[in-house]
Amino acid sequence: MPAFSFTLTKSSPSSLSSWTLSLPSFLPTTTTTTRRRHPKSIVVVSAAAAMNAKPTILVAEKLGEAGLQLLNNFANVDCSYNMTPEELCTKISLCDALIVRSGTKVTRQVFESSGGRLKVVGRAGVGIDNVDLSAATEHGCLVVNAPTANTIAAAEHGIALLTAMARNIAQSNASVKAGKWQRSKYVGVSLVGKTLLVMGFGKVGSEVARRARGLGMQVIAYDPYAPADRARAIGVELVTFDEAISAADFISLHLPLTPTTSKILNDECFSKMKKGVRIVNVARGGVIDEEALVRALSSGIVAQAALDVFTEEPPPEDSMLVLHENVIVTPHLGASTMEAQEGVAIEIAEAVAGALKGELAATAVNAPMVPAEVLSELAPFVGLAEKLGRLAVQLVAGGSGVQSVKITYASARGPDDLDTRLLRAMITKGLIEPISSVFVNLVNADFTAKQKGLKITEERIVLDGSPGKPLEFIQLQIANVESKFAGAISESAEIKVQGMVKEGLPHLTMVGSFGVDVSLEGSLILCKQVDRPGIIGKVGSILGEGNVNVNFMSVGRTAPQKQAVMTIGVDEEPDTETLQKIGEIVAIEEFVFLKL
Ligand SMILES: NC(=O)c1ccc[n+]([C@@H]2O[C@H](COP(=O)([O-])OP(=O)(O)OC[C@H]3O[C@@H](n4cnc5c(N)ncnc54)[C@H](O)[C@@H]3O)[C@@H](O)[C@H]2O)c1
Ligand SMILES: O=C(O)[C@H](O)COP(=O)(O)O
Repeated sequence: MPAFSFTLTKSSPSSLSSWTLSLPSFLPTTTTTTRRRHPKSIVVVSAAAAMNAKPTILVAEKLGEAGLQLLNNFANVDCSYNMTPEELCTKISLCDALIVRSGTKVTRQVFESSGGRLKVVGRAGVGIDNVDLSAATEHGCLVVNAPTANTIAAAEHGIALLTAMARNIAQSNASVKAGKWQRSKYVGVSLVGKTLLVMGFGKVGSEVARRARGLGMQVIAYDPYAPADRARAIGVELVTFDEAISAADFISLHLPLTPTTSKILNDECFSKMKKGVRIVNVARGGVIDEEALVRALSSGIVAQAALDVFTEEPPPEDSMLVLHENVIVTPHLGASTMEAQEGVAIEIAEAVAGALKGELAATAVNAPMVPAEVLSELAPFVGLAEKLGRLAVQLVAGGSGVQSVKITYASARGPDDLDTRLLRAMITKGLIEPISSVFVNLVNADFTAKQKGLKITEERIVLDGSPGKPLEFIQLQIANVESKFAGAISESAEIKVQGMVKEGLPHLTMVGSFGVDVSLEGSLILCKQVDRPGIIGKVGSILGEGNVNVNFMSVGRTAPQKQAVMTIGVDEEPDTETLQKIGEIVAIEEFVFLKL
């Protein structure tokens, strides 16, 4: 039986949401496959492991001693720091694994140069934006990271920048060393009693919040996906975006860089802030529009900024932002403590060694491998599963926090006859990826869900009839949340969406208690309305005037002349004015725009 795998590749480099399923035949001649009965997966192991030879691991950036020791026990370790891209491409053909931090770009060329030998890339840290994941997947190379070991270091660095900025430590230190004694120039501001906004209340954000509470600050957080009880437990109030940015004296950024968070602090946002706000960024440079920040600093809206990360690293020598006198900077040092680097080194060494031995890696970030027969049967349902997850999470109201998701699979097959791991993984991917920097796949889905406090339960409905096709429909229910679209709430008070595959394409067939029928492509507008003639036409004309191409519409109602949910598939994102006009139609009670 030949080995097959599936790859999830981004169809557009700028969008995390556009993954496509493909069936590559990339297994190189040096690869062997092993089949395990439980779990039913095919795992690619390195040629070296297959021949019982020691693998070679190239460590391209400084790694903690404990991690190196672990690797040395198992492999030939080549520590070559500061290689040029050309040197890396030359060496890589002799290596089974590569370990990097954020300073090495693992490009498509690296994978191409490896000649199929490179089987694992280990990122000793969280962010994997320096690794070309699509190329890794296409070349059958697993990418693993170390997502937890540097959380505290990053939080401590955030607090260090916050306090140093408030008391002008960097500027006054430079001034004294230059022989000056400028006591009145460097009067600072106090932190106690001030409002700190934590944007992104995840691992790092919540540790920053905890520490800021200890400094006597009022802490508010903006993170539509964070559970309110976790915030409450450390005395943090979750607020809306507009409330957040208008109330803050200080802002600390802890968001992943995603299409939604890219340049989230921009001119419009700065204009709504309190004059004299102070900003700390230890997340990713790209979450701030850096040119807009320079303007906000010059106009005095932003009094000071403390930055560890930049859109381009290192930033240009003449960067107006770096040179601004009210800006203090560090060279991406968030994770750089002795302790964090030891922790990260151990975490990544264990992950890389495990992966080279063919074990399923809990922190894998790219494509898993599944048997051909499972894949070919489930392939059409994979897209449905991800899109239902993506749709459901966007229906959750800010501040609710998703904790409990129930998946129901309706099938004529017996429970043992349907492997749902891939579907569950894709639903988890859909639920988590729009709100996080984590890449979810078959390998890391359960681990990621657990880490995020997301409890996913699965239920089977066994239908009468022919077990020819694996599934009739998939239903998702998110419990204990409010929805930004009340029509999505079912009789049992949960957000409910249901879909099925029709003619090979994923379709949405139910929202809340309303039956609908739309193909899950492009983006969707859901409108809840009093069912009366003429509304479809009105909405259609407004979208037409707004240059938005409608590719389908469907109306599901409870009874004629009662309430209905209209589903409109659109090719473009309508502008605010167009959406406002839809909201102004009297019969429309509520509506929501969702990106698939
Ligand atoms: N400077 C450094 O050296 C350093 C070190 C560690 C982490 N980081 C960076 O810090 C960031 C956070 O890391 P983490 O480990 O806490 O990640 P995390 O996934 O635990 O937390 C991210 C949080 O952001 C929230 N979020 C996602 N999209 C959002 C949106 N549009 N609006 C508001 N909130 C949103 C998520 O719900 C999540 O709670 C990442 O960008 C990471 O790469 C930098
Ligand atoms: O994503 C991360 O883990 C941090 O940004 C740290 O990056 P580094 O490993 O290059 O310090």
